[in-house]
Amino acid sequence: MYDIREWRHVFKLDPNKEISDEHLERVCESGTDAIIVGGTDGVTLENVLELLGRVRRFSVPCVLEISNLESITPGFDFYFIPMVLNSRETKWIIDLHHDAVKQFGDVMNWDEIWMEGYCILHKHCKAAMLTAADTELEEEDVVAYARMAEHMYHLPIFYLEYSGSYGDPGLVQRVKQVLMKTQLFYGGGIKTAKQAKEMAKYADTVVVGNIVYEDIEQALATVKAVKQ
Ligand SMILES: CC(C)=CCC/C(C)=C/CC/C(C)=C/CC/C(C)=C/CC/C(C)=C/CC/C(C)=C/CC/C(C)=C/COP(=O)(O)OP(=O)(O)O
Ligand SMILES: O=P(O)(O)OC[C@@H](O)CO
Ligand SMILES: [Mg+2]
Repeated sequence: MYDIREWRHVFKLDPNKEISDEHLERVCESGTDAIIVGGTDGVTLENVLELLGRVRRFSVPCVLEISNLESITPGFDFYFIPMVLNSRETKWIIDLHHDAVKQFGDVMNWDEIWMEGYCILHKHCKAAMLTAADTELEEEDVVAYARMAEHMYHLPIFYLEYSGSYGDPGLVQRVKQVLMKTQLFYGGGIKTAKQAKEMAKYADTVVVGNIVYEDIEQALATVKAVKQ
């Protein structure tokens, strides 16, 4: 399924983490809509290429979520580019992007590239710490970022990121109410089918990450829960 607007469930695999061939096969054949390859730290060209090669044995769409310039490589179906809307440093909103477009502009296929407006809400996650994200936000702050993503920047994706911690379904519901065109991704702390189903009531697309490495059966159960 190559229309990202139809994706309801995706697995995010971290190139810096080990996964056996058996588990990878089960993840790729689970019925999930796509695999996102991405992580905050330890992402190298070598481990990205290794994971890409292994995922490519299956027909599931495969996305590179870019976290640094060194690990960008051809071969993915799509490239997702995060910009952290609630970062206190322009580096994570525009500067790295400027450097990258300066370097890759001539070879960029814009049809494969999707911008993600991140709002990172879990204070202690690696992505929040790296990007100096302001996580002390009121509901209305988050809603304002969502509106900016859609109406000011025309971003295709607004990503509510609670990486490592289960978020507030009420907030996801509230954000969904103000988005008409921009697709709402929710990711963070989903460990059970029940949680996946709950977030899928409000988010357009649910992202399941770390539980793949902790409890493969629970991870796989999230697919059916979201798609039912
Ligand atoms: C040759 C070729 C194929 C060219 C392709 C052209 C192309 C696609 C060029 C890219 C152009 C471009 C504009 C690139 C952007 C460059 C860049 C480095 C932007 C900054 C991205 C950014 C804000 C990164 C910060 C970290 C972040 C938000 C990462 C996202 C992933 C994430 C949140 C993972 C979760 O990690 P976490 O849970 O914290 O970690 P653990 O699970 O390990 O605890
Ligand atoms: O790893 P978890 O906590 O499931 O989060 C998924 C994803 O949103 C991380 O970027
Ligand atoms: Mg992770």
